[in-house]
Amino acid sequence: MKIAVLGGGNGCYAAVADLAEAGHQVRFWRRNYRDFGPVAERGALILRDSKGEREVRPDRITDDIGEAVDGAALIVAPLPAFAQADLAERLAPHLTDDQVIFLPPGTFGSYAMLAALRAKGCNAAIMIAETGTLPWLARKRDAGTVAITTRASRLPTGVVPARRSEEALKVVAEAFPNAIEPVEDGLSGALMNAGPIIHPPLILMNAGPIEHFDRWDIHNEGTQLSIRRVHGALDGERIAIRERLGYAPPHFPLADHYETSNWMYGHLAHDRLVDSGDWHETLDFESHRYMREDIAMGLALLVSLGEWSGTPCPVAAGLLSIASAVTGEDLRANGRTVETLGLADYSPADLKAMLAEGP
Ligand SMILES: NC(=O)C1=CN([C@@H]2O[C@H](COP(=O)(O)OP(=O)(O)OC[C@H]3O[C@@H](n4cnc5c(N)ncnc54)[C@H](OP(=O)(O)O)[C@@H]3O)[C@@H](O)[C@H]2O)C=CC1
Ligand SMILES: CC(C)(CO)C(=O)C(=O)O
Repeated sequence: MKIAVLGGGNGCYAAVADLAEAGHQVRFWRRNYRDFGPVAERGALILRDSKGEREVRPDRITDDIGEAVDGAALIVAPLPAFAQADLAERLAPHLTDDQVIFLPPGTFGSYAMLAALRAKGCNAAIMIAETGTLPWLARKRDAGTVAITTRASRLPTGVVPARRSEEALKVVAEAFPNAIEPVEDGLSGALMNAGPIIHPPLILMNAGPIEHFDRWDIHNEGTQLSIRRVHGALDGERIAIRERLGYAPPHFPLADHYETSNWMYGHLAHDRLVDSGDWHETLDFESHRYMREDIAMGLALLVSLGEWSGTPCPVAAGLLSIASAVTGEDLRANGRTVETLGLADYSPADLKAMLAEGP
């Protein structure tokens, strides 16, 4: 299948590596050609995983997004949600009917990007799917190498427009065989996103050690019983919103990520992540995606959905207020919310009807 992979982050490198190795024709796009560095020099990137190290070659490497998506059945954009507005603007002139965009994860980008594309004059009959996490636990080791710790075995995925779910998920499943689990629509897919549940307690409750020590692993020494209890309470609020909106189980409780092999990654992925040592990274509270994506967009969305649907979310609201104090910004007012997305006047039933057809 012809696949475009957009972006230059950890997930994008992992996507290029796995999808090219699986035999797909992969075009790899980044904003700046020079950032490909050694990948452009070799025409390949280096993949490290449990099978060892090898070179993988995409079909084409380009900074021309039109060339990347031309004729692609699937466009994979494993980027932080704050990239979606830019991406919609760049993609608007190039998309054609029946192309599928996959956002792993999406933070309700399935709706937000489609609305942004329409606002930019793109009327192509495209479909946008979003899922609950990145299909890889992955980190770039350098500009030419990606390490994949593990791969997702279960990807709950929703589509906007939801009436075309079957068609869109057939395309996505060709790239991710045996992993895609259909959910009702793009909002149900967004409410599977683990980032806004796992990261706010981990970074806000570890703020002191993160800023004090040179090295602090939020997933190891930073994951203690009290923090896990806050995860549990916050995740309970996410699930309560799903139930209030009538979305069906399984809800993929985050506790399963820590305790079972049956969560999105399976195979006791949390232990593997800690063992890999790849997650010891510098965390800047202003700019890191845990703040800019998972809190300013994902947690803000959750709080606003709670208020809009009449579902109490005191833990989510409390964490969002603390994050606002840390950054000095009103993230409830300015984040990605029901209000800033222009959806506040919809009833839940009207919103679902709109998501079935698409904006
Ligand atoms: N990595 C992981 O293991 C996991 C990640 N996730 C989620 O997966 C997604 C991807 O994560 P990850 O790859 O680690 O993220 P990264 O922080 O590695 O992504 C950063 C990349 O995003 C690109 N980017 C940023 N802004 C823009 C923009 N405006 N337009 C185009 N590209 C942009 C940049 O590409 P360039 O350098 O080319 O400019 C940059 O390299 C996120 O939603 C994350 O929350 C979820 C679970 C696990
Ligand atoms: C794997 C996980 C959940 C841990 O932080 C993640 O989202 C990330 O690496 O960004």
